[in-house]
Amino acid sequence: MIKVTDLHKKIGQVQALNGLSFEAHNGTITGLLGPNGAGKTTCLRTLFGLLKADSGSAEIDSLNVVTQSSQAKQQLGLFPDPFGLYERLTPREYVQFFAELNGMAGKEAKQATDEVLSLLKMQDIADRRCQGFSQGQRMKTALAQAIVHKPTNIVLDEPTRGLDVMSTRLLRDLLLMLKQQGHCVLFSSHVMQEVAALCDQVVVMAAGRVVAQGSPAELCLRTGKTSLEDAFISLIGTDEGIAA
Ligand SMILES: Nc1ncnc2c1ncn2[C@@H]1O[C@H](COP(=O)(O)OP(=O)(O)OP(=O)(O)O)[C@@H](O)[C@H]1O
Repeated sequence: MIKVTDLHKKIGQVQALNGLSFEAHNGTITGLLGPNGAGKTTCLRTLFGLLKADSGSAEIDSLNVVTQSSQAKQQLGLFPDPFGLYERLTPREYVQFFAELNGMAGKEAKQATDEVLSLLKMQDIADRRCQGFSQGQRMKTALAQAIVHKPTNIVLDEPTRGLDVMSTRLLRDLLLMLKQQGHCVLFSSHVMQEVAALCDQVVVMAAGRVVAQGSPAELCLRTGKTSLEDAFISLIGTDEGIAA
């Protein structure tokens, strides 16, 4: 479970987070939805421990990301940019390296790597170098890296950016599988279709704070709209920075 409480963060002259509070639960896919500049990435960077909030708190499985940073990180999987993989490694080498970085010893890391390669049905590509991989193969390798240490929580910042339709569909299926397994999945997006298709809960953000939270159906009901896109525009009062 991920919980952020009254987060404030000023970057330069910009109040990027301005009292942000929400929870994302296990067995649920939660979407952080907001226009450009709403503060989504700033929120996720704070969760990763890359940014320190000016005030407020962020917790991963009740572990404070600042004061219990290493334990919190054990329970957090970060989905990296699939286009930024180190091309000379094979997925097996890549994933095992990250398992070890996350504190697993040699044998344990090897076993965890075997398990995740099998879970994501990657045996056919496990021992090929990443160079020349298709988008789907890169995406699976990136996801394997994020979940090899079996974190409860998986966080993705605009995960489908740059992916083609097939890879996007594949990622969607994999995130649904992680949800079925009881993980807490949190991702940021401004792509309505993606959020509507995947999310149980949507946290609508604007100007660094939560404007509304609920299931896509609840948000439509609350605003009297028939689509999430119309509900979103009604909630934030502008259609700037959204993608249909
Ligand atoms: N390093 C930085 N320097 C200056 N301003 C920043 C920096 N990082 C973030 N900001 C500002 O903080 C605000 C929130 O940015 P953030 O990247 O969190 O938004 P976002 O919701 O992820 O937007 P997008 O959908 O465009 O990625 C924006 O006004 C942004 O310009």
